[in-house]
Amino acid sequence: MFPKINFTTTKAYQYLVDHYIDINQQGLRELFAADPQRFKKFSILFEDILLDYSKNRVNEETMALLVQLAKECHLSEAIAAMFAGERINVTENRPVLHTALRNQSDKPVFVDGKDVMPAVRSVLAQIKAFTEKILSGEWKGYTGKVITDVVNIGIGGSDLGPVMVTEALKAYKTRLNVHFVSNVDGTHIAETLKEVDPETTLFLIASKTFTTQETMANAHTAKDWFLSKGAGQEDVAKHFAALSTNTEAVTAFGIDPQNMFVFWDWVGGRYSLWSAIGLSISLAIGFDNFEELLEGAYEADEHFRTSAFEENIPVILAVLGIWYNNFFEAESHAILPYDQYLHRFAAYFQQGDMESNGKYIDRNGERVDYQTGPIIWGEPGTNGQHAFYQLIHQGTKLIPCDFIAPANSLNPIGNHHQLLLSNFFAQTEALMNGKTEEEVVAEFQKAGKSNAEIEELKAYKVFEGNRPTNSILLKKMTPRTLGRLIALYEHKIFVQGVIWNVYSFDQWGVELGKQLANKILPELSDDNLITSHDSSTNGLINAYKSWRD
Ligand SMILES: O=P(O)(O)OC[C@H]1O[C@H](O)[C@H](O)[C@@H](O)[C@@H]1O
Repeated sequence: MFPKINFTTTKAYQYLVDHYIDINQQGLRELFAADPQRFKKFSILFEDILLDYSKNRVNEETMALLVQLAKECHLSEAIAAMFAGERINVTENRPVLHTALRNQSDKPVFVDGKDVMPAVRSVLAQIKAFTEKILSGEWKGYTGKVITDVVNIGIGGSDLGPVMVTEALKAYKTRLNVHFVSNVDGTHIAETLKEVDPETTLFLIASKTFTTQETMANAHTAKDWFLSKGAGQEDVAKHFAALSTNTEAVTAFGIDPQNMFVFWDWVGGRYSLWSAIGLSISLAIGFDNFEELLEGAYEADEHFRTSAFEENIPVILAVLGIWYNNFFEAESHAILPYDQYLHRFAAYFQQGDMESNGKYIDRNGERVDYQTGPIIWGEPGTNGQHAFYQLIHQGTKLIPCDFIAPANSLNPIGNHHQLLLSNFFAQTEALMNGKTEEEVVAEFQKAGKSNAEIEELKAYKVFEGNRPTNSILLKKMTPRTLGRLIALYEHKIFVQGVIWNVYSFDQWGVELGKQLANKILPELSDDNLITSHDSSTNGLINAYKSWRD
């Protein structure tokens, strides 16, 4: 196991504390003016993905110190430990091997001395065969009709990944209509069931544990609905499949073990789209495209595992995040894809990042005395520009942003893509350069404004600039490129977790709410007055009881 280091005690951190004072006085405009090589120095090309991080508040010394910080935190050993299947998820006593799910090499991956690759390949073969049967129409529903619709029932990691990927790759859609139901709010399943026909619908019950309350409630509702439409118990096998690690619970639910696609406890929920949880993806875009997604991710794994830190996209993204989070005291990080297909990308990495690194206990079991994971948020450009960019440009908070865009559109209509990309380029330029008072005054004068008007308004029109951004330019949104992009972000989270010295692969913080909900549930079954909680919770429950129909 790699050593547990408090990164604030490293030499690099101490240097960075002083260096920050220096950098904090420098503007990006000046840094660019002083060095025409900045783009060349601070950009990395990996296959068809270009990361330009030159619009960050760094110079060569900053980057060298940040890389040193990663080294002092034993990042190389941590990477080796993860890929080798060591039990780095200590609080759950599990290895972390989503990389094995996309391993394209012939190298074995051992867990407890046993190579997991044959099992990984066998589930992939099962996914392939099943996808082909459904798509070809060989698989028939209980009245002999071909399947037209797939409903994936899952939540969290069993929903967000497949939703994000199927949306991102909608251009590669098969003939199947894939729906996703996650929320326990009955509205979600009710509205979805209105759109589908029991004779032609396949339900995928996606749950690693097969105990998640929301998913089980929705799965039972779907089965009851199916049976209420004239189908019999024996027909369930033609319309329900399970994606899970829990064979017992799947069988107890009444799903044919033949229709079960397994994965393993060394696949974290939020890292599971590459596993059997990806069945909905395979059905939505075809198995070949799913395979390309895996291949792209494998290429990113190799980039991460073998590149020097200076040339390593996940490492660079991670240390820049730490620079803002721990030195500039930035609280959040925005992900802004200029690609409508990526409209769930930020939502996906909200779970990926915040569930992984939103932790205040370190690997020694001590409370940290520094900031850990940031708040992740974002919406696609250009929509965000007309909503919240005001605050990014002129607010009092520093918000580092990732701008992501494809160079080629999959829907080249008129000049839409150039309109889109002109905004993509303009925004990072504007955030970096800002607009000085002299520029504002000159603009006003050119427009013939009076001195009095200029005096009154100029302060509002000034942009401080100096706001950091990464730009990630992709050649085109293909399954392979998306696989690369997702895996790069996954590894960024890993690197940050290593430096913050937290366990990135558990999620104990989601349990308390679940426990309390289970305690409250029976209290809602009658109209008795509730007095067992604090006055707020009692008051809310009693108000609900008095209002309900
Ligand atoms: O796949 P499941 O076992 O149903 O879990 C679904 C989700 O619920 C949990 O509460 C966790 O916070 C998530 O990490 C997980 O992805």
